[in-house]
Amino acid sequence: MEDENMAQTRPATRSRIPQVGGLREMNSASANSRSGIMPPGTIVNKTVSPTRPRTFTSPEPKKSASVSRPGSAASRQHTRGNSFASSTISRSGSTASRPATNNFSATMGHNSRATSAMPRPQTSLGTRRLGNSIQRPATSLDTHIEDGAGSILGKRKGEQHPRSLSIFLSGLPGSSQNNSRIGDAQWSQSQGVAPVGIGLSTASPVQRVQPSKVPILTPSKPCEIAHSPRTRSPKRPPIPLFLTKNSHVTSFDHNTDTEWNQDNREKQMDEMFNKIMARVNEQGHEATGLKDTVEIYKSRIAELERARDGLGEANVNLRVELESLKGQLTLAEKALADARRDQDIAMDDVEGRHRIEIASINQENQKEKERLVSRHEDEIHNLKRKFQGEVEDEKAKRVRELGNLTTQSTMDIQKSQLELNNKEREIAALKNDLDAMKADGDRERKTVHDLRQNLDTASSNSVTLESTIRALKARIEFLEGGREEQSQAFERCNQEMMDALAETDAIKEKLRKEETMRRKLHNQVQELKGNIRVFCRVRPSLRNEPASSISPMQYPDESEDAKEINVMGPEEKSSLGTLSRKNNPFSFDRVFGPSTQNAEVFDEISQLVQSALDGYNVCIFCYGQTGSGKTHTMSSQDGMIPRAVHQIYQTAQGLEEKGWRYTMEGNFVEVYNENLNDLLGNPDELDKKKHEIRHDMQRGKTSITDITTVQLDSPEMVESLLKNADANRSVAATKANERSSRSHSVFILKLTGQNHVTGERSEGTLNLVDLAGSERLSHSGATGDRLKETQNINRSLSSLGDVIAALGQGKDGGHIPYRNSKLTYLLQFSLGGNSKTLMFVMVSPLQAHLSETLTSLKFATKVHNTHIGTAKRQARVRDS
Ligand SMILES: Nc1ncnc2c1ncn2[C@@H]1O[C@H](COP(=O)(O)OP(=O)(O)OP(=O)(O)O)[C@@H](O)[C@H]1O
Repeated sequence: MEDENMAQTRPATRSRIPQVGGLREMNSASANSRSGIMPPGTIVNKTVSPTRPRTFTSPEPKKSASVSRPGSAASRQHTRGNSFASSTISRSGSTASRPATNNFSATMGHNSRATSAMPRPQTSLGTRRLGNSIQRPATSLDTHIEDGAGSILGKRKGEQHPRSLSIFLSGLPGSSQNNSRIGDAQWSQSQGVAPVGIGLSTASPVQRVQPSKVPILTPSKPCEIAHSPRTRSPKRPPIPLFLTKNSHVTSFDHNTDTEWNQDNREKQMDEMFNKIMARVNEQGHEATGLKDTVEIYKSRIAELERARDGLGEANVNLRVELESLKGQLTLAEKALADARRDQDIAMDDVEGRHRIEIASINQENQKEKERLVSRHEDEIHNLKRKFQGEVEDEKAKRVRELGNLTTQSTMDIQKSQLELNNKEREIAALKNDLDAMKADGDRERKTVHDLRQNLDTASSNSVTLESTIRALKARIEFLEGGREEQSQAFERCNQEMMDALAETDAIKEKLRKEETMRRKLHNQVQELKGNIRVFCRVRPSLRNEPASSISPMQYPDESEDAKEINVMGPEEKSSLGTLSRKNNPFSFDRVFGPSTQNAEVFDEISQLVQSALDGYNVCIFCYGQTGSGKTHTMSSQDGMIPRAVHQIYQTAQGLEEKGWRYTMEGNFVEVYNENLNDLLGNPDELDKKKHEIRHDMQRGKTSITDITTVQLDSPEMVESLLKNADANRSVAATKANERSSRSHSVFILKLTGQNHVTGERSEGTLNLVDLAGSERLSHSGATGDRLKETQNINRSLSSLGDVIAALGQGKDGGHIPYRNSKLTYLLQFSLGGNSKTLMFVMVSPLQAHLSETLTSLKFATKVHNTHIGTAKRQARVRDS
């Protein structure tokens, strides 16, 4: 900021400088001085002199010529250009080439130096200051003496001049060097050159110490003025030769050698003395001139000082003005800042007001909105309440009307029904009457016809007619009496019929009660028989099985309870030679011999099927080795499954008159390799589709995901269902028999009954399971799929045994390992306390199977010895 002000004020300052007449004149004088020729009369003329006093009045003597310049008044302006030294040097360099003004201007630059008038006085003054210091008059002679001709000549400076000794020896004015210098002054005076040129040409002590820098530090034109007369040295008197110790004098002659001639030497000394005196006089004159010059310079200095003071005052004024302007500027800036601040504050106020207004508007809007919303909500609420009331009223009205209508219609229906019944009865009675009347009429018509014939006959026989008429009259009287009797008989029959109906209803009610009692008693009987029962069935030998291959079996109580079997081992010869067989007696709930048919077997299990209808979970499974007759017993055409379904249908139909309606749903699944397959589904999905078993623990129900459920509406459907399952199994295995031997099939029949009279409901499940062959399969020889099948079969059968054993322990809340196999998990709710279980242990009569037969019978005995807790019926009594 200050620099800018300074830059702005500088031209003004400079503009004042040229107004000073002295400075303007000084420029021209400097310019002229560079030409080496001072105009005549310049010493007395003030136009020349102003350049020097400035140097003499410099308040800051400088160490060197180049540095001393900033001490001058004029140079202070240039110090701001930061190139003063360089400008000085460049000007020094330009001294010889003369176009100093242009070079200097170029060096300083246009801005730093507006006009070329200013630097010239500075340069001249600066240069002169070096050479014309205040001591200058006193040292001028010494300088000449010390420097001798060498320093003045420049080129010979520093040389070991042969004449230097004479200078030291002389040490007096009037030496040749002094003479030459005096000669220069005289020449200058004669040429009208100002003495200042002489003064300026004298080298300063510094120049003498560093002679090599003299041409650079003192390049001013005045020096050239001083030297220029030297170039015209022919006018200068010759320098006398002196005898020195270095003079080579080879011979000595008083007559010829003038140096040793005393007279000559005195003469010469006189001449020299005279010359010196002349020079002294001249110097005195010169000193007088110099004093005048000094006076002139002093006056000039005073003038310049005044000018400087004026400039200083102007500068001060300008500074004051500048300061005031700065103050004004500061004030203006401050005012501007205040104005901006005020404006900002005003803007903030306006914005704040706007914000407040917007906020208040928003609040008002919000309040208005809330008010409108609440009003609308109230209106809606009122409308809702109003409409709701109207709707409720309308609803109640309609309900009342509907109730009335319903009551009316019910009454009308009942009335109509009664009327209809009465009418029907009347019609029936009338029909009967009509039929009787018709019969009577027919008879009467026939009688009349006969009578007419008789009358015709009697008319011919008039005697007999009267008697006939009397007979007829008697007959008519008799018939009229029979009609009344008939009417009375009809009424009696009707009464009897009504009595019979009432009796029938009473009997039906009694039957229902008896049915409920029967169920209860039936269940008690089943419980007494045990919730898990074991039946043993021995299949007959087949045609292709020779008698020798049959293992003998005995049935000791076949004619009584039929619970025992004695499996006899192979013939063994004792040490005495007697043949004997080992007895393996087993006892079960029932033993069926080889001659037993499926119908007889079913008679025994039909009670369990009835239990399923009564709402119990029933599980009947066949256990035994391959070929022992499991499938024959369970799934053959007259096997347990079709028979059970037939019985259920028959029983369900019989129960209908007792108020029961049953629905039956069937699933048929296969557990193969611990995977569930849907035997009623798509056969291509066997072993591929995954089915999950889900248990409803609260209801004790089991379901399977993505399973095909068939509604069994007729007993005939079971046959096709079994065929489909068998066909699907055939697709899944190259040999269906092999597949059935290595998988468990489970037929699940869900029975749901509803008694619309008593409101009872029952949900029972009948599971008919055909297990895989129980023969002990060796793991050693099996590989691949066969090994996997073997492992899974063994695991599942073993799990079944474990579950039954765990159930037999009867611990409440004890762990039952249902999850150990898919089969036991699937049958979780059909094995245990809430179910009735029947196990068929199937026995092959073949001796070859004896070992497996004994194993199966031992396993069955374990199961038989297991007691499972009381079953619970899945029935509900009507709530209302
Ligand atoms: N009580 C029986 N009366 C007549 N034949 C029977 C009897 N029991 C089984 N059979 C016959 O014995 C053969 C084998 O019976 P079945 O296929 O039922 O045995 P399985 O134990 O089911 O064999 P797998 O475990 O291989 O299925 C069949 O031909 C079957 O007809």
